[in-house]
Amino acid sequence: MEDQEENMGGFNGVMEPNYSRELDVAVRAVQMACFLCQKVQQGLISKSNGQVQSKEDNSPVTVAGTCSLSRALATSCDLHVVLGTLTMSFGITYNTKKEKLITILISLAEITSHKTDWSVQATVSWLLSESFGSKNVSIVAEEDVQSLSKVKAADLLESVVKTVNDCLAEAPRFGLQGPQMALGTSEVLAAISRCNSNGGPTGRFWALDPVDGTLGFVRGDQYAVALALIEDGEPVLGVLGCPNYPMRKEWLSYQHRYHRIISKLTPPTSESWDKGCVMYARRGSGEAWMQPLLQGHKKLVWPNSARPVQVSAIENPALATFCEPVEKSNSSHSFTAGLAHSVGLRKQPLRVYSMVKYAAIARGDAEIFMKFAKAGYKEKIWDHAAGVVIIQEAGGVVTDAGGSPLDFSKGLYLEGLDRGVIACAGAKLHEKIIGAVDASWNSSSL
Ligand SMILES: Nc1ncnc2c1ncn2[C@@H]1O[C@H](COP(=O)(O)OS(=O)(=O)O)[C@@H](OP(=O)(O)O)[C@H]1O
Ligand SMILES: [Mg+2]
Repeated sequence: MEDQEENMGGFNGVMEPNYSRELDVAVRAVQMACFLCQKVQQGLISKSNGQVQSKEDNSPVTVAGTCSLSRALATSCDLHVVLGTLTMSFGITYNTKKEKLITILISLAEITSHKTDWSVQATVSWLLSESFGSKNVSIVAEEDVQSLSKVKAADLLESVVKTVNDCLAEAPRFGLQGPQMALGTSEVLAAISRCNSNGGPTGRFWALDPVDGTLGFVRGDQYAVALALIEDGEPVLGVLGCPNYPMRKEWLSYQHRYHRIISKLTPPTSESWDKGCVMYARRGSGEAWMQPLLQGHKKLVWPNSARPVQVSAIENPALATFCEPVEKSNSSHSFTAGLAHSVGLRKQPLRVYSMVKYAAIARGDAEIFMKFAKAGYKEKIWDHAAGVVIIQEAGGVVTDAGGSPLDFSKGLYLEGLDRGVIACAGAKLHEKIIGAVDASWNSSSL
């Protein structure tokens, strides 16, 4: 631990001074974003959230209703519980058509996650602008301000402004300066609208995924806050906040309901650092780090007990674990099952929401990550940039399925990506997977 204190998590003193301030601010901002997400998620899951919002239109969708429904979704997959919540919150009866219920469920989950997306985006954008000057900050991010302005729900915008202000009020605890007065609606919208960069091959911009793994977030499962600094088309800093990342790796592979039951029986304490971390790395440093999320009312003292992370040394496919998206609509499970069989992977795939998969490889909790989206889907840069730097600096390899590096210089998308994304702990496993993709691609339906 002494070494860490001396080199400040690997980026001060003996290390190159490049990007040290950017990294420091980015890690603190992601810590704050995780704090914000946790607050919202606690609101979704807690028994008594008192957020009652007035309705200005006739829409039955209120933030309070959204919360109680998401709570029901998060705590129970039992349709009767969900239906009961719908009945109480929205006056929807058991006779309501299944299709209509599904549409309502989807739109409620979307509203909840969008609220968090916008709140995180505003918070991170505001913090970066305060630290580096708004003229120097250019951000590529998932949500655009038009969609928030378009939403005909003033209470949602009001709720975003409140969430942002509640979070920014805690900035001094995270070692950052908060606003002197609470931000108004226009300032929050301005912060969100600063995230309008289109990326590209030159200059410097940040890539932010405010809540990656939307479904994981609304279900109380894995999700991530991802922030990367990209310079001249190359990610140079990666920061990944993983609020629900369990320090006991076996819990990653358990179903989320099991995890929740166990954590209720033995609640994780702040001291034991059982859950939640921020991982970070600077390109070319050869080091990747992980620090716990700030807990309770503590103050963040850098490097906040950071410890280095490294990829696994496992090279034998029979002992390796591969991870992939939970949803087969996001990546073909049948294709990866074929690859796994042909290279001799024996373990069950670890299906985890979000960029937590990148974190799992960097931390040595899994050896391979594969994603093969349907033809025509274009991978977005914010879904990968932070994870790529962290895995590479932790000793791993990330390429497309043709073995080429991911290209972050072409705008919002990983243009030219060959078939899919493959991240591995080491070169030997990587070669095997690439070879297997080549051998089976033509006979696949992808
Ligand atoms: N059709 C399709 N195919 C492939 N990828 C898609 C697709 N649609 C969306 N996305 C993007 O995938 C992000 C979620 O990826 P995950 O690996 O977390 O998938 S999963 O939720 O575990 O299934 C997800 O990120 P978030 O939107 O932040 O959750 C999307 O950017
Ligand atoms: Mg995403």
